[in-house]
Amino acid sequence: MHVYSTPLTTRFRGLDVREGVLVDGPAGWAEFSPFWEYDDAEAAAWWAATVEAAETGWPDPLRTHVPVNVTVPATGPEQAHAIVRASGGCRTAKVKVGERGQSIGDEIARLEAVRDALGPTGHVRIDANGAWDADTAVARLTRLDRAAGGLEYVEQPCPDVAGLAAVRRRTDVLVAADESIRRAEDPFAVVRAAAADIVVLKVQPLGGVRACLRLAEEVGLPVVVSSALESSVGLAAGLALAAALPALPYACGLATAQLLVHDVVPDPLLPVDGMLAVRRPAPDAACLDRTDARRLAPDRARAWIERVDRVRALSEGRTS
Ligand SMILES: O=C(O)CCC(=O)c1ccccc1C(=O)O
Ligand SMILES: [Mg+2]
Repeated sequence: MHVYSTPLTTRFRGLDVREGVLVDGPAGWAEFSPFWEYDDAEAAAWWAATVEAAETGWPDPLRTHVPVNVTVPATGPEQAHAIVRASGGCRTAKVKVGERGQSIGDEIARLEAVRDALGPTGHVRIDANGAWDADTAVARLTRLDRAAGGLEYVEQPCPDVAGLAAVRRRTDVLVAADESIRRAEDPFAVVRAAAADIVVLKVQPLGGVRACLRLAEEVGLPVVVSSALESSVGLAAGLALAAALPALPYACGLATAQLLVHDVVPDPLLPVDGMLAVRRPAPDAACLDRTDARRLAPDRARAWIERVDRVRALSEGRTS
């Protein structure tokens, strides 16, 4: 078991460092990296994804390449422009909005910069991570849609399913559900309430590639596969899901290796011409050493190992 730690190139969702655990099993390397706001019971789904990757592997791919979006954190406009230009040819950008302490003026400037960098034929989507109530969302979307030169969709404008449904009724912008799927007791509440046009699926919080394929089939809405800001070992599971879905009408949010200063593999999953080639890179000794949390932050490494022990015990029905 290896605990990795790497700085992020840009602060993202309040994080400056990404950490997680890598395990090597008969089917290949696997990642376990639940954010710390997930308790042990929630992290059990993340562990199921780890076990699948290490022990079983994934269904055969239906495609060799997956289109991806560049992910633009809540930065200033110059940096947003540079991130899109350095994205490896991504034709779709996902821009974070609703960041605490920022104004709609900051968001408009960021979206105008992203549109400028992409040109008129690119797609711009935004992710509010549930920051708004429905009235705020509807008012903001009019202005942000204009600043972006048209929004492809808005991801999780409100925290709750009722809010998503209201936004969907009251605007022409398509609505994607993320947290309302991945942190919900019942992901089908979104479908029953007609609260989304699109669902975002993340492999680790939803319990693995096969679990996501079943969910996609049952939900019956277009799917965007997105990362949980994993290393390239974890991203490979998302890529396997995107490659195995019967339909893939939108670019996926799997280009986040760009946000890591160090990756755990020598050949990270980075886009070329806006696409990730479907493959499963493996760590080497130099990359593992460079990211070794036991050396960089021994107390953090210990915390992760204890977390794995607890979550594994919970998953196997033991008490740790
Ligand atoms: O979808 C993307 O472009 C990148 C992934 C991403 O945004 C993300 C990464 C980690 C945790 C949450 C989220 C999110 O979609 O809200
Ligand atoms: Mg999201």
